[in-house]
Amino acid sequence: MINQLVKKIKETKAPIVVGLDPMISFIPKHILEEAKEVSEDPLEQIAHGIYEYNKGIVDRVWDLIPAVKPQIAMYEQFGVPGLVAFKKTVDYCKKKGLVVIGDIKRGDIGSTSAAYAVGHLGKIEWNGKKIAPFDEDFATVNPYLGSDGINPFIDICKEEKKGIFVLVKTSNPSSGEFQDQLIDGKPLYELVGEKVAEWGDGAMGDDYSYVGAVVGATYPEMGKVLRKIMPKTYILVPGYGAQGGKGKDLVHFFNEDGLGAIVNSSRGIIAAYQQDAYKQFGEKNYAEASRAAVEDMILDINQALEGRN
Ligand SMILES: O=C(O)c1cc(=O)[nH]c(=O)n1[C@@H]1O[C@H](COP(=O)(O)O)[C@@H](O)[C@H]1O
Repeated sequence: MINQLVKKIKETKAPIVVGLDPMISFIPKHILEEAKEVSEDPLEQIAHGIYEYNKGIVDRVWDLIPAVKPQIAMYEQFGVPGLVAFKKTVDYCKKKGLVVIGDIKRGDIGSTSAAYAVGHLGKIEWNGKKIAPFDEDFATVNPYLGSDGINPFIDICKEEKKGIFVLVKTSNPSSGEFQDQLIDGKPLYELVGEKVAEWGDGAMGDDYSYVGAVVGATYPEMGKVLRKIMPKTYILVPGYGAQGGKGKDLVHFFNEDGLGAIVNSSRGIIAAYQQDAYKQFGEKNYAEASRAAVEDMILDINQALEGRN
């Protein structure tokens, strides 16, 4: 799947991911009104609204982008109907030819990690049939439990040709509390980066590894260091837009050939119509506003990459 992701990034010339992190306050009123007709159950209504809202955006941006990243918490909070909307979103995006990064941030003791890996990236066997339960292409993984929490994911990635992005340096304000702690003079995020490179050596695609890393756009200097520590690792870079990251901050996350990183924006794209820059589209045309925001983001990042040469 890493090979497919790289191919799609080259085809679209868009090293970006649209984060599908729906919130009720983002869903236009006309969609929520329609959703009231489908069921008596409030959770079913919300889940229906989420899926229709996502579908509207995906229909207007799929041709511009290589990948999407649905964040499971935004669906899970609405219970089982929410998870159904997550799965329907995954399937719809795959049908549109998009690479799907399941932002699930899992990681546990080995046997439990294996169950997460099977559920999201692998297949179960039942009555002689193999069934892929959630079937994302990539998953985000938390490395706090060490190698035995990660290895079951890597095993499934090799079997299924899928991938993971391991949290290395996260974008949030408190990420330094643990991740920047020095151990024998080295920050923890560098040690995790070294480990990600080592895990990846055993699971290589053509040019990049099945084992990617997450490094926040909000820490560009650390991104520069980590790029060097993990040369064969694709870096997922969240924190663009709503968290303050801009194209010019991100050039060092990329390799010289313009590959090696993929930048996520969620709220900045899917709720573009609520922002001053795109308000003129209006609520009904929310998906057009998202398309304009995607075009602007691609331009911003590509101009920054061209500018560094
Ligand atoms: O793994 C992630 O995607 C992630 C890691 C990180 O360090 N920071 C981070 O913001 N994220 C996710 O990236 C998305 C960012 O959303 P926006 O700030 O709306 O663009 C959310 O889904 C976060 O859960």
